[in-house]
Amino acid sequence: MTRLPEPLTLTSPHGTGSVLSYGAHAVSWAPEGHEPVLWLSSRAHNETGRAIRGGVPVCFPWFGPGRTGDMEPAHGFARITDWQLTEQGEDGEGNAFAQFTLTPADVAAELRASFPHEFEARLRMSVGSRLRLELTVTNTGAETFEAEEALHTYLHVGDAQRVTVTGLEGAPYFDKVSKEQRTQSGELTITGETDAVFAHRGEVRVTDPALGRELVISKEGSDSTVVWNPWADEAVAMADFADDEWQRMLCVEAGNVMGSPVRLAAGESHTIAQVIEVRELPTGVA
Ligand SMILES: O=P(O)(O)OC[C@H]1O[C@@H](O)[C@H](O)[C@@H](O)[C@@H]1O
Repeated sequence: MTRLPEPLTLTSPHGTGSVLSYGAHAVSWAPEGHEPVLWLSSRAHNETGRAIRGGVPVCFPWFGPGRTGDMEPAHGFARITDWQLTEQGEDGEGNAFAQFTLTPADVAAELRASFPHEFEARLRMSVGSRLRLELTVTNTGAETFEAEEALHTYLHVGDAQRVTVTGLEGAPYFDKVSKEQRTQSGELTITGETDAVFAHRGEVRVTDPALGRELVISKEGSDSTVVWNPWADEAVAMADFADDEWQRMLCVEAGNVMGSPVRLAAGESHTIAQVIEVRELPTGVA
């Protein structure tokens, strides 16, 4: 294992972020004048071969243990593989961006064996007053394949027990904690270990009175929204989480996972994107 290098900094007049070629992993982002929007564990691993706890891991070509339930490494090999930096610059609208590419040639042979398909994955991170993350997967082989994918965004919140998540009302979801299929009734609050995969296409808002702001999370090309907070016991059990840090994070992930993988015929591409904006809450809401 080797220590990870410093991330690449993306600076625009409206916001600043950073990203590692390892995993094409967005590590930080904050719009000008705001607190960090992405959460990074104080105990995050910082070496090759291990996943980084925080920022935005890219899960691909499977999610969690995959649809067979026994795939390793968890969440696929993309987040523990070095991607190629293929483009970097300013987009003409005041945003700084970086683009990374992953092909099977970049992936260790023992990890590739579980996904023996030809593909190209491209991750573009664009930083300004908004954060845009875009993952495009192309089938560069001759046979159709299915893959799961997710932008596993860790949001920094002031107090997870006081946030409300709106936009998921009425959505069917698989509760990974109770292993039951349910339907979301009303807004979502975090009152215990939360690990839910929603069949959901729209926008989600995370209202965070402790930080006096709302995070507006929109997405494209995504049929699944995953919400995760490990709560106290699970966080204590994880070496890369400080015991009380679960109170200041919430994952809201844009994906195509479980029953909704991406299916690509030879030559086809698919793009999934997640966009985050920060809005101040009117004073008095906290
Ligand atoms: O510890 P990992 O592999 O980064 O995964 C963290 C969590 O990621 C979430 O997306 C999953 O739904 C959870 O089940 C999982 O625990």
